Amino acid sequence: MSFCFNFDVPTQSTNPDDVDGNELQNGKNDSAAKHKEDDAKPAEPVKEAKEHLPLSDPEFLLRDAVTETVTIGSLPPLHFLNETVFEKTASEREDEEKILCCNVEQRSDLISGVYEGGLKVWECTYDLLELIEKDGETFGGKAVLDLGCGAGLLGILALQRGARQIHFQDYNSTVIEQLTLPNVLLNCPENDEVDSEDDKEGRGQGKVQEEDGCKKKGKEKQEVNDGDPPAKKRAADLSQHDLLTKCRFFSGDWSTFLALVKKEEPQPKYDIIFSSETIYNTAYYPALHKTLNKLLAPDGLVYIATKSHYFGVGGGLHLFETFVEQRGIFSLDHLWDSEEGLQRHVVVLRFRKSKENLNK
Ligand SMILES: C[S@@+](CC[C@H](N)C(=O)[O-])C[C@H]1O[C@@H](n2cnc3c(N)ncnc32)[C@H](O)[C@@H]1O
Repeated sequence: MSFCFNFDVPTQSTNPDDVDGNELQNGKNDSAAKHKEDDAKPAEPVKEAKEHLPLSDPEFLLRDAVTETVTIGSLPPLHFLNETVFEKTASEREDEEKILCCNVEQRSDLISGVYEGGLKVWECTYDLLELIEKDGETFGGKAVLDLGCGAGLLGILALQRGARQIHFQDYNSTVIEQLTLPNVLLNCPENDEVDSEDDKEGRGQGKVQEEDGCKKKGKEKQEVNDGDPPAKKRAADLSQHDLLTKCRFFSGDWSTFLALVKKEEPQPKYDIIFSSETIYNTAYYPALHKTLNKLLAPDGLVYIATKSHYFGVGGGLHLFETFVEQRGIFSLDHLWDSEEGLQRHVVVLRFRKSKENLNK
């Protein structure tokens, strides 16, 4: 696969719509003002965005579920569907995009513009979870976006930790409906659940393995459903769950997702945007950057977990950093860099402060 990558430096815009609301509010950032993000048109037709409402048939979605649980340090255990569940039931599931049909070995990790990889949990998600655990990010009262969410573990953690609202976005509608939504359900305790039978039997007890004084993530796999009536009842109850009212689910390309939410009044602004393993394709950087720019709250933070380089696709942290720097809108700081193996990183983006603001 090869992708044309072009750091176009757009010409000065006189149209205020080309400049982010935060810049106008904070005083103009000279470098940022030179960039016309609205002119960054994607090369191919883009997938329309749509919102997905929970949930037509939660009972079915959790049928034959094989779940895994990941527990990292003091974080609450996070449950998610194992990919194999789709092998058993692909033909019965709604999948207009036809991305479920192959088994895990046959399925490509990415088919650009068709399937963007959301059906499995990518390893940088775990890096970011570990960083959140270490740094003690608090979510209380915050608006959170899990951008390119896939299984949605980062958004689910924010939900469990008291975020005010959590929006999940994935390119593929099948991912949202068949994976993200069921995963959110799996992590909603029953409204009246204190110490349920499920938890006593271990469904909610992720392991913390201590090795050489370091906390390591523990993973469990467990069949939770398979025609088990209590689990079906549980799924049906969960569709009404209080926590779900804090969540919204979107599919589609970043550019159309942005257009969709920009129509809302008030337009959402997020205190925290998570994005794990989403900067592998340089052709998507303009839409991604613009989405971050338009949707991040003025003092918000974007956490990006990524590999240094994505072989076969071409993107990676260095190219993204260069792109971000050239735009001049965000500062980018490294929070964590792996020391071994394929290099992985967690970085944070925040709006650059204008000179006027710094002098205040
Ligand atoms: C490799 S997957 C990572 C999934 C998940 N964040 C993880 O770490 O497990 C990349 C995700 O980025 C999103 N994505 C990639 N390109 C996109 C685009 N052009 N528009 C919208 N979403 C995109 C897809 O939703 C996809 O699930």
